[in-house]
Amino acid sequence: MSILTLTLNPALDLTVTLDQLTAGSVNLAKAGYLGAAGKGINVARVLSDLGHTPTVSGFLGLDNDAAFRALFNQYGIDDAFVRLAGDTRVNVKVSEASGRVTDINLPGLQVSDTEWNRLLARLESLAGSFETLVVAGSLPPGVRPQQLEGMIEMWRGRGKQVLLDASGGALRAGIKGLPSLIKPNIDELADLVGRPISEGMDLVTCAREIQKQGIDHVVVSAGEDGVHWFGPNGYWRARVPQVKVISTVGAGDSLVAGLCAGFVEGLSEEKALRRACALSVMAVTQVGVGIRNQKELNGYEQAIVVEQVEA
Ligand SMILES: Nc1ncnc2c1ncn2[C@@H]1O[C@H](COP(=O)(O)OP(=O)(O)OP(=O)(O)O)[C@@H](O)[C@H]1O
Ligand SMILES: O=P(O)(O)OC[C@@]1(O)O[C@H](CO)[C@@H](O)[C@@H]1O
Repeated sequence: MSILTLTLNPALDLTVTLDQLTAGSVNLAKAGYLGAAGKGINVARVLSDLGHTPTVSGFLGLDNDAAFRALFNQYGIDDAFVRLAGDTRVNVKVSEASGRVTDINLPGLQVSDTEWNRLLARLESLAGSFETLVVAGSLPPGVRPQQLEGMIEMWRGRGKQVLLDASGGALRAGIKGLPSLIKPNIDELADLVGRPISEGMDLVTCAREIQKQGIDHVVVSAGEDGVHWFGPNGYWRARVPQVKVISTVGAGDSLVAGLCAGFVEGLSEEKALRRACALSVMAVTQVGVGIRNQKELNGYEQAIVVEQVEA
């Protein structure tokens, strides 16, 4: 059974590398890369590198979809995107030598209720061929958080696994649909519980608070501090090695892809988390996502320390 990733608001990422960004002045970049991206598309790309054949859906602008089509062809990804008139947004990622990244994300194409219904019909026609749905990223203008909630609720009602990686209103509404897994970072978790979070016990309390609302897996990503996974069988903590950071963009998506593949392949939490973390570590050492070198990925896997903190 296949995996479907849903990117309601994809983007062409324009990644610009420079030594140091000075706001308010002319900055000379060292290089620029423009690539088809967006959270669910990044997830699908990593899944494809792991040997899966995902389908991708959501909304894409008809006028600049060539880079997306090329990427889907290259990775053997099935394209089930609904096309909208106009251009998919361009998001700018400024990556400094220190590893700091500044994101400038545009709002995205306006989606009407008619177009939303077209998407629902498209997904309906695919429903029999996927068991797992990854919903990732922001909502474009015109899509209401309650629509996302309703969609997740419907897929859960049909017995599908739903993994949700979103933030703000989309995450708050999305969790009401009771996805199987959410992957907030620490700021997103703090936003969900409505208070700031310090490491340690507070993080555990907050994650458990969300889990009690009916979410089986709450996976909290903590940047260079690794990952905390609260699941029905316990709490796992992964620590990641220090690496030279090129761009952190897509690190969270790579983690989600690894977790999703782990579920579908029936891996233990320990194995799934180790590989998912290795994928995310590899992501920060490059522009974009994916398995650049299998040997290097194996090296990261070995360097990751996973412990079960609670049973
Ligand atoms: N500096 C780093 N060094 C090593 N690993 C990192 C670093 N930053 C992130 N990672 C890995 O990537 C995972 C996801 O990163 P993070 O917690 O920043 O997610 P995120 O906020 O969703 O990221 P993004 O939205 O940029 O994709 C981390 O849990 C960790 O495994
Ligand atoms: O606006 P969203 O959907 O929250 O985030 C979009 C985005 O920042 O997420 C990906 C990295 O995770 C990028 O490829 C893309 O530009």
